Amino acid sequence: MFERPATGERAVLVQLDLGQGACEERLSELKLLAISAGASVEAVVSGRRAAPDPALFAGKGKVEEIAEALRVHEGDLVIFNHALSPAQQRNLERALERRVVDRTALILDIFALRARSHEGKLQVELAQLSHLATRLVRGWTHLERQKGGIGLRGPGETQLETDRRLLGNRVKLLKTRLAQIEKQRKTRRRSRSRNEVLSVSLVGYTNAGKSTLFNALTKAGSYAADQLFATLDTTSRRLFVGSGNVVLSDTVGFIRDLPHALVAAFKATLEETAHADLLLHVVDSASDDRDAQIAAVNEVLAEIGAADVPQIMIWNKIDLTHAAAAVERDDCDRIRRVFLSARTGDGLGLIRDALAEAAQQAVASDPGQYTDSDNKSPIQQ
Ligand SMILES: Nc1nc2c(ncn2[C@@H]2O[C@H](COP(=O)(O)OP(=O)(O)OP(=O)(O)O)[C@@H](O)[C@H]2O)c(=O)[nH]1
Ligand SMILES: [Mg+2]
Repeated sequence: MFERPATGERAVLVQLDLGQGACEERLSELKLLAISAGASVEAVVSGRRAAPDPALFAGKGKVEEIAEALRVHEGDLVIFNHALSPAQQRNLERALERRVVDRTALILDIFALRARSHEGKLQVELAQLSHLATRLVRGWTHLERQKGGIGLRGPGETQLETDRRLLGNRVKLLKTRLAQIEKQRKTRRRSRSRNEVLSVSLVGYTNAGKSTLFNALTKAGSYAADQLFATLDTTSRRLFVGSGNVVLSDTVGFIRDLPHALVAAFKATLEETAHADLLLHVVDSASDDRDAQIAAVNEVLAEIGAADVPQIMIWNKIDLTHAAAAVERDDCDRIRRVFLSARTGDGLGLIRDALAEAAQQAVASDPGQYTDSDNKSPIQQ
């Protein structure tokens, strides 16, 4: 349904500075996204504009520059680091005579490549169809009008109506299946006893090192890689810390401007995060984009109703910044931040201690809470 760049497709990347700043970081993120989707990055076209052009997003001169880059580098497709309207995408494809992929489609594509579990695949398909639905409605109406000549008029359904109906049916089916899975999950959740178990979710920007930390702590083989969205499906493991007992979950990474269709489709997975007792917010402390990434993660957390779940910041990758492994506490002596390196293992003892302390405090503050098995996160596979 969605075209997926085959490995090695030659891509020309386009990013315009619309006054959001952090250009370099956005550009290196775009490159990593393109590579994660399997494209080979041949050229980058950047520029500056006060506002997007309604018809082509970029200005005429810039579009010519893109065309020239396509010619020189024998590019197959153009990837925009922006959300394009259906009309802009169509106009650009016409002008450039190449496929044009926008940021939303690119992220959806990577998710489609990575989805492994049955639920993950259904969620990605739902997100892609929702994205496509907007393109069907607005994208095809003018074609339909053009098409309506002799022999094309009649009582039958137009192609657009048929496509919309098929799409609607599929979306309905996907939603029903996902709802069934969610119901089974809730039943599993109820049937499991979780006495004195603290549920802890690793959250953070994509590529921050969540899976590496998860593996270091649990010795589980969660897929960690220098790719964006390496992890899509939540994995959980039980972890014994001190006298406490913790269920640690590795989750999908966040990114700025996460497509809404994806947030909606992954709602059930993301809501698991909102159910956690404690979030370990993993940060790539060596990234120049660190502060913007933290803000983007907090934004998504707010969107899924997890803004009030207690957080410990994990300042990861200290091997690159040469900071010392350490624990930082606030005025009430609560742990706010742990400096560590998931890769070298420096500071891992500190996070284990922090988890033990959190498990201890949780039990001490509400001894009855953890015998109620209804409201806690499940252990998923
Ligand atoms: N230098 C250094 N690299 C690290 C550290 N932790 C993780 N990495 C690297 O960072 C990259 C991303 O790591 P992952 O653990 O896959 O990151 P993630 O947050 O799970 O990423 P997604 O699942 O894509 O959201 C990998 O290349 C890791 O080897 C660290 O402490 N130091
Ligand atoms: Mg991961």
